[in-house]
Amino acid sequence: MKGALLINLGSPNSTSVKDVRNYLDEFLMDEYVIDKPYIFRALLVKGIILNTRPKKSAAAYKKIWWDEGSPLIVLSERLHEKVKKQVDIPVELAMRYGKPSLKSGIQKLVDQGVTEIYLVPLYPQFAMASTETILALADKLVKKYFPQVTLNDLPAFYNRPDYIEALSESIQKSLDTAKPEHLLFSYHGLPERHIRKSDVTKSHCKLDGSCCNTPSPAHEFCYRHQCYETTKLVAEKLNLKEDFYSVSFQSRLGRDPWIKPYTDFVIDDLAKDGLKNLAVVTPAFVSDCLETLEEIGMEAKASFIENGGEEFTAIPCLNEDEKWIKTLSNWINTWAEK
Ligand SMILES: C=CC1=C(C)c2cc3[nH]c(cc4nc(cc5[nH]c(cc1n2)c(C)c5CCC(=O)O)C(CCC(=O)O)=C4C)c(C)c3C=C
Ligand SMILES: [Fe+2]
Ligand SMILES: [Fe+2]
Repeated sequence: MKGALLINLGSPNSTSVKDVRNYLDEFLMDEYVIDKPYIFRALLVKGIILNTRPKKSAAAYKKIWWDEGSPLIVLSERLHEKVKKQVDIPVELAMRYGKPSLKSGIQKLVDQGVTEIYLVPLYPQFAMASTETILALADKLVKKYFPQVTLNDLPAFYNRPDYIEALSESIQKSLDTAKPEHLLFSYHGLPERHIRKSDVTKSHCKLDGSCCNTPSPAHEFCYRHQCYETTKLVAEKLNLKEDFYSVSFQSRLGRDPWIKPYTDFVIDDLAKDGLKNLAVVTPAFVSDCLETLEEIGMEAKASFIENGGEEFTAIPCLNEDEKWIKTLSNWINTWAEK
């Protein structure tokens, strides 16, 4: 029997510094996230980052936490409940870090008699630190605990017409209300090194501004290309003028160079250049989370206003959008019918 597993990133169990430390420990010790040899990673994460970051992150989580729990988890649960109703096979939800774990998600499917699992990473664009780590862990768990199970996965859906339509329509709703002078597409950032590592041609990605527009087999796994492609397709769908929108990358960590331009710099520059009304959309996430609600909705907004901006709209993620739920359910049903 077939079954599907929706998988998102995960959140700490609570906003306590201890829980946030445990979560960051699991997250940042993942070799697909901080891709350094174990000794360096342990020194960096356990010796440096975990000394200061948990306190800072816990304070940030406190600002966005809901009565029901982490927004990312609650929104993923709501998505799961709604998808379940439109799908003809068992569907479960799991997180890559924290709870519910990937192992418990697979176990729940197996308990219902499932032997063929469709992994559905809830990330529109492929990245080693998001999609690949899910596929690698699922593979490891299946080999070790569920040898009777076979795995399939939904590839990155950054350019699928039905996804682009759902995303565009949800953005248009916010544009109609906010009437911004500029729309910024802010994607989660990555260390530049990750882009080079995921380049299957080993020579295409130059991070020079042109490679992502030049057709290449590298683009199947190029996060940067896929972010620009999502943006281009939404812009085409909504007939956005070229100077009305731009792209940037947020959420840097550490001192290594990350892909540019950086969202915080771009937003401050837009305000300093006299822009008064800005909208920001975050299409690397399908559910609102710390990075959208706090980093964009609170921090970036405050910085925009401090630098002379007046109106700032953080456009919600797709969350429980009806068209998005239908789209996701259709993908699962299509796979189930094969
Ligand atoms: C080296 C560090 C990180 C990489 C690489 C990275 C890639 C990456 N992350 C997401 C999605 C999310 N990240 C979130 C939080 C978050 N991300 C990092 C670090 C890296 N992410 C940290 C340390 C944190 C925790 C909070 C903090 O201290 O800033 C979240 C939000 C989780 C939540 O609970 O709400 C998401 C979602 C993607 C898609 C990605 C690669 C493209
Ligand atoms: Fe992240
Ligand atoms: Fe590229």
